[in-house]
Amino acid sequence: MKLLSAQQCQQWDAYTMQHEPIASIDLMERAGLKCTEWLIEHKYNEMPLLIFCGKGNNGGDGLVIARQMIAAGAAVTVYILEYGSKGTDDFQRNLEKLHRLSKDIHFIQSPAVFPVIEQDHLVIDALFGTGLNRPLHDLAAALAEHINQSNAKVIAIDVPSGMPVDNFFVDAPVLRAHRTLTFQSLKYAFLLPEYGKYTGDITVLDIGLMHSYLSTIDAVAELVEQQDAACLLKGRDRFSHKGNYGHALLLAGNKGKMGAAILAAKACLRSGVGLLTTCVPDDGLPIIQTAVSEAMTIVREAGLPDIHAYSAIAAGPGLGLSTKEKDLLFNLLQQNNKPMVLDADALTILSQHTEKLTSIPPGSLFTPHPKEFDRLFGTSEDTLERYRKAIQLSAQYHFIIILKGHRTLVAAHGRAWFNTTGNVGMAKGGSGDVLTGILTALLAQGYDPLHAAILGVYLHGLAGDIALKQQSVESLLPSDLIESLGNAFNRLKINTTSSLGCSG
Ligand SMILES: NC(=O)C1=CN([C@@H]2O[C@H](COP(=O)(O)OP(=O)(O)OC[C@H]3O[C@@H](n4cnc5c(N)ncnc54)[C@H](OP(=O)(O)O)[C@@H]3O)[C@@H](O)[C@H]2O)[C@@H](O)CC1
Ligand SMILES: [K+]
Repeated sequence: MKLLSAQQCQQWDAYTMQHEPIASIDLMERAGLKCTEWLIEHKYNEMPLLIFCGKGNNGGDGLVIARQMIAAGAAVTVYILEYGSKGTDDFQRNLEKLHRLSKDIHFIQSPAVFPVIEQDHLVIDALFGTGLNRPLHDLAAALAEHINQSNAKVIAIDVPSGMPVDNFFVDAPVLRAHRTLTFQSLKYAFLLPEYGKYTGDITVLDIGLMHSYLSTIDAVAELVEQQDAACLLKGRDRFSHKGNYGHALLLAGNKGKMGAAILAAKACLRSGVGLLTTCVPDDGLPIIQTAVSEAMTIVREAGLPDIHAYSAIAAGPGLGLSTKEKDLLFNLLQQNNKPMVLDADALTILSQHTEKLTSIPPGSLFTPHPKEFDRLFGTSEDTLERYRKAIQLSAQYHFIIILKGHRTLVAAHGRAWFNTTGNVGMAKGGSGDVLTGILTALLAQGYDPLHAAILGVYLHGLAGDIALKQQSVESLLPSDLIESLGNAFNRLKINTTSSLGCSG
């Protein structure tokens, strides 16, 4: 699913009006009705409703909801924020309709007339939606703070007011919702950790915007959903043998960090690789040989092996940061021209030698968490800035950046894909090593690097979600993810089509 800019959200409405065709006022009625149906289904018509409206079309939605909820028997009070602009046509027409039905409509010109909000009220936030183009200030900011200080439940319509759809306003007030009823698709801003706490639970309501619009636009980012990942998964020929599934080389592990090598190696083997060789320090050899019987092992003291024998190489998990490992990594970068996976200590070494970034083979996968990313590419003020930087760098350097987080970002060729699987139980040392193993296996099997990145990140999160069914977010271990990889692969083996256009 494409993530749209604020302008594209508005164009989608306009496209639907033109091509369905449907009048603007009727589309607003339909959007309002979807909200009303949801509210009634959840018995909110049994609570006193305070509906706060701006004078744009988001406010128009609020007026439609007010009228429809009154018809459903709810006790509704409407407050309209006066911030100096004239209402949109659809707002004005809906205000006239509501005036015929209710006298409980109040205009807010100053904080002196802010209503008392009781705990048993339901607040509907229809102040600002996708039209927000500057931070809330003055009266609007004060009203948002007033609502935030109440103990009432708040439901935001389309977007919590104060949150720009595709931007980030530093230190600006945002209305905090317990739930957001958003129209047609998730919004980019909902993926930002800074804004996550303001949306509450999110429900996407289908208001009938035409899907054909999406094929006419170029979105800067996409959400990766199950069908997108499923169509990337390759089948296996029953006459195939281990030689068809690649030979991976994993440079990982060091004294006290052999666990990272074990996790990466096991995840690699559980992700379909034909052969795996681990390259570890001499004293790590018995450890990995005992823990991962399917892997072959060579020792680092013997120097870099003939790398051309391998279909994919990964370096980093528990590797160590000494001169020996640095020289090994630089030697590898000098010789290797195939896409590779660079993680953990390999990224830390590179952050101290950024001149080496230009010698990374195109299509290589970088898997930093935000701190590693900042060490490599400089600090960012906020997550949106970091995302933008990752997207821009992926075009500049021709490698793929997998920026790990709640919604892991895959940035490649100046474009972005956000993952939708995974859970907070995966925030534990070792999860990243598992991801490196999965990615390495996919590269070794000949997956296109971007497909390997998107599919690998999705599978990693899906394995975490499956494993969570037997665990809690506290108890989940990275090794549980490895055990669940089989079920994750099986979950994807369904026939489907995808907006990523990668079917087949
Ligand atoms: N038919 C349709 O199109 C449909 C639309 N739908 C609904 O419409 C919503 C978008 O509506 P919208 O474009 O009218 O903008 P909205 O978010 O109501 O803001 C109003 C105006 O406020 C202003 N403003 C901005 N920031 C400000 C600030 N900080 N403080 C003060 N003022 C500020 C700015 O105007 P400006 O002052 O810049 O001239 C802006 O234009 C969308 O989220 C969905 O709910 C659905 O019903 C489906 C059908
Ligand atoms: K809103």
